[in-house]
Amino acid sequence: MALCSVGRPLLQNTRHALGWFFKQKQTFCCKVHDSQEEEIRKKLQLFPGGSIDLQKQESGIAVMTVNNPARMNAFSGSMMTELEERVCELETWTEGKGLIVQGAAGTFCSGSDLNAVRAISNPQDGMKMCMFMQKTLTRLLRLPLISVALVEGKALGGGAELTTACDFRLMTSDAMIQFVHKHMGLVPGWGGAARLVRIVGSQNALKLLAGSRKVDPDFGKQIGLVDDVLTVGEGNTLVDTERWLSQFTKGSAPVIRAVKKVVLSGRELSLDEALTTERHVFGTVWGGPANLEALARKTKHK
Ligand SMILES: CC[C@@H](C(=O)O)C(=O)SCCNC(=O)CCNC(=O)[C@H](O)C(C)(C)COP(=O)(O)OP(=O)(O)OC[C@H]1O[C@@H](n2cnc3c(N)ncnc32)[C@H](O)[C@@H]1OP(=O)(O)O
Repeated sequence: MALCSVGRPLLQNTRHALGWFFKQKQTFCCKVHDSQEEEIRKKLQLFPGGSIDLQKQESGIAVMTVNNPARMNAFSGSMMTELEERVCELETWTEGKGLIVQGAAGTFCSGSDLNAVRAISNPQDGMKMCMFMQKTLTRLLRLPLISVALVEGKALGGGAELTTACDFRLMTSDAMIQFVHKHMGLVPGWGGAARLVRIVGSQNALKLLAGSRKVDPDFGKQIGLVDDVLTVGEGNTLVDTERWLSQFTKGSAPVIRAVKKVVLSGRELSLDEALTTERHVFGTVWGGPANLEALARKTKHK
């Protein structure tokens, strides 16, 4: 029996939505052994220095630190491959609820290590580095964790792009975000332009990219790039950030992770496909421990 005209799109949407949903799970196999990606990993590892540190806490909040303070936390080649390894770890961390991305020594990240950039400046290698970082940052944003970039000091170039690969951005009162790419004769290459337009809109994205405008906390909040400002000197910024993030991560990990998945699909899929994914995710929490416990409590929400 031919599918009625409504049935066929629905079936296609369902197939595509579930394909998208299970692809999220498939990336949990971490490194796909694609020979081209192996080649770029080997090339990037020729440029050592610094590290990407990860601390997964009992609370379900992980802290990832871009750690290369001698170079204002610029990404060396080996830090790019380490970032992929940490994202892989987080993709399989089933107890996880939230992620804070920060820089070491009171500053965020000053983009690619310019020494490495000079060494891989031919178009082919540049494109491979760009694809590697685009894919890694897309997977970072798609983690089933609620993520926040804690921006202290400076986030420049690829460092500014890294902030857009988190769900939220907090800045300390003296911090600055700047997409300096135009000064380098470049445009963002790590996916930062595509994400920036979705965060602040195309006109503000043009101001930040074509104008290389310095974003201070007030302007950042005004355009929606920055979600809150932490006052410098009034306590520990990481503790303050964990407290800020806890407003979204209090409660059952499966439910928090399900919330991120349905919001992600709403952001990335067509309405019909997102509705299909939402139904599927709903089915994973309906009648689950948190749902049954809440029903047993029969509490009235304030
Ligand atoms: C897709 C985008 C991506 C790409 O195209 O691959 C990029 O991100 S390109 C890089 C974009 N980033 C920049 O252009 C920032 C360059 N750095 C600066 O503008 C300044 O260093 C700073 C971040 C504003 C800090 O200035 P300041 O406080 O005056 O400190 P110094 O400049 O003295 O820096 C201290 C130390 O750190 C080294 N450094 C800083 N940034 C980088 C970097 N991106 N790559 C390599 N090294 C970096 C700087 O050279 C100093 O080292 P020493 O000279 O050895 O002391």
